Amino acid sequence: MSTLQNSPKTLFEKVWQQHIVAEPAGEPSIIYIDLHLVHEVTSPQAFDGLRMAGRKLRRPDRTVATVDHNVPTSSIEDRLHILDQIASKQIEALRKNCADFGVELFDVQSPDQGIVHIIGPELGLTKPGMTIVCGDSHTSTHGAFGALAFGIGTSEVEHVMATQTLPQDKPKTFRINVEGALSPGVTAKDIVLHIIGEIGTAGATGYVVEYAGSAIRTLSMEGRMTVCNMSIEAGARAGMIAADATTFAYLKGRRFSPADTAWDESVTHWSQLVTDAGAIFDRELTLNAADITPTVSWGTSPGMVTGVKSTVPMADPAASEADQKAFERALEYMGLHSGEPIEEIKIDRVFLGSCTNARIEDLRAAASVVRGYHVATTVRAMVVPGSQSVKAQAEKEGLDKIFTEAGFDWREPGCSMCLGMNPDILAPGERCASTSNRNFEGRQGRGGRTHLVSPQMAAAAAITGHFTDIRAWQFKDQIAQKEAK
Ligand SMILES: CC(C)[C@H](C(=O)O)[C@@H](O)C(=O)O
Ligand code: SF4
Repeated sequence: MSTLQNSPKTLFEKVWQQHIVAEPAGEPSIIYIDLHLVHEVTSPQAFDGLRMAGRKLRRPDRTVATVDHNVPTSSIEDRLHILDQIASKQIEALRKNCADFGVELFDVQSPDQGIVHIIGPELGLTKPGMTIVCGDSHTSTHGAFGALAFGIGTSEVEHVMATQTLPQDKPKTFRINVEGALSPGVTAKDIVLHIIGEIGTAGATGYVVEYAGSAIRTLSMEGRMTVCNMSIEAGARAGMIAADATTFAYLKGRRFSPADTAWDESVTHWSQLVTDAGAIFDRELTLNAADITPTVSWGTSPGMVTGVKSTVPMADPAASEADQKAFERALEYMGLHSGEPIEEIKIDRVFLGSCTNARIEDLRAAASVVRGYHVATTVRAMVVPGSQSVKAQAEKEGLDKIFTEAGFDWREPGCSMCLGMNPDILAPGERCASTSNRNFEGRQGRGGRTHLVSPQMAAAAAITGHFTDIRAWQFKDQIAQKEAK
């Protein structure tokens, strides 16, 4: 027993062990849940279930709700009078449920409203070492803080509401090391798109992924959240990054962060939540940061990606018949053909938003590309800040002006065009450079064509009207000067 206790452990194992309530033989472990995040789409039946069973919500103080998926982003007026019947019903239900069960709700008029995975971290609700769940697959975002965070289904939402626990089979562990320095213009989004391109959309199924290595350590919290956010697109149960000085600096002083002596105690505890030297993972992979270039998805799954300087790929004759069919189908749906240079693909729309890339740093990066330019006449572009707080900060910095002067639409926070659940959708056949995380058929509206890119790449595409290598864009003034001589 003592050798087992002293043996080196992974970050995941430490957090898992600290949350085991019970380990019934032959059954999933019962895990304690520290924080339950709630949004309007996956909570109504769960609250109804509690009501029908005559049960209370066990820990309203560990439950927080917001509205994000369904809310229009056009104007405050539109958000207060939602025309869509389903959206309006779900939001009304959430209001009533939160009032009845004593849950704090960040509603459309709250200065803290926003996409659930953006507001958790920015309020300091998300903390290292926690277990965090939400009826939403991109809950993996919170793993950027060294938390064990994963999406759950509606029946599990009800279970957590009633008991503050969850039965869970212990996942396997997978460490992905990204080593070396990223080239200028290459971002966290490119890292994660590249990883999914390498391992495939089922490459991490059954695993909790820990991202490590020098390229990950140098990422900001925003960048780490982008990486962890898309873990689910590789099939992972969760993504995690050990907390460090960057994490502590981000959390210090946030509304729900510990203060005073509790802060110091927390940092001492959090600092221990790292993978011990010699700990063994079920799987390990090391990638070289220098191999990653600005990445663009060309198909209908987040694994169908390539570098911006590349071309739409050829069918792989060695692939299975099913894979070849899926490949052909993706090309047909996307209206592309093999060999087409990525930089020649023209776009109609640009969406800068979502829980992947709508944090302040994303908006700053995009604004720095856009400043002084105008959106191409053939393109409609929009910026949807991830939260009210991101929006307010961006406005304080004048980023909204940079975007609107360039011809972008500046919107109210929400999931928006990340998914077709609100009025922000593509028309059939429209092609969009999007900073979101999913490019499935119809994801942004029926017949819509989604290309996943970083905020910088989306911004450059908005200006030129086609995918453009951001690495060249960064030096555009120098190139122009040389040409003028
Ligand atoms: C609506 C919700 C259940 C869904 C999810 O779980 O991820 C959504 O957020 C998405 O991104 O597709
Ligand atoms: S922004 Fe998109 S991915 Fe994120 S929670 Fe909303 S719909 Fe899901």
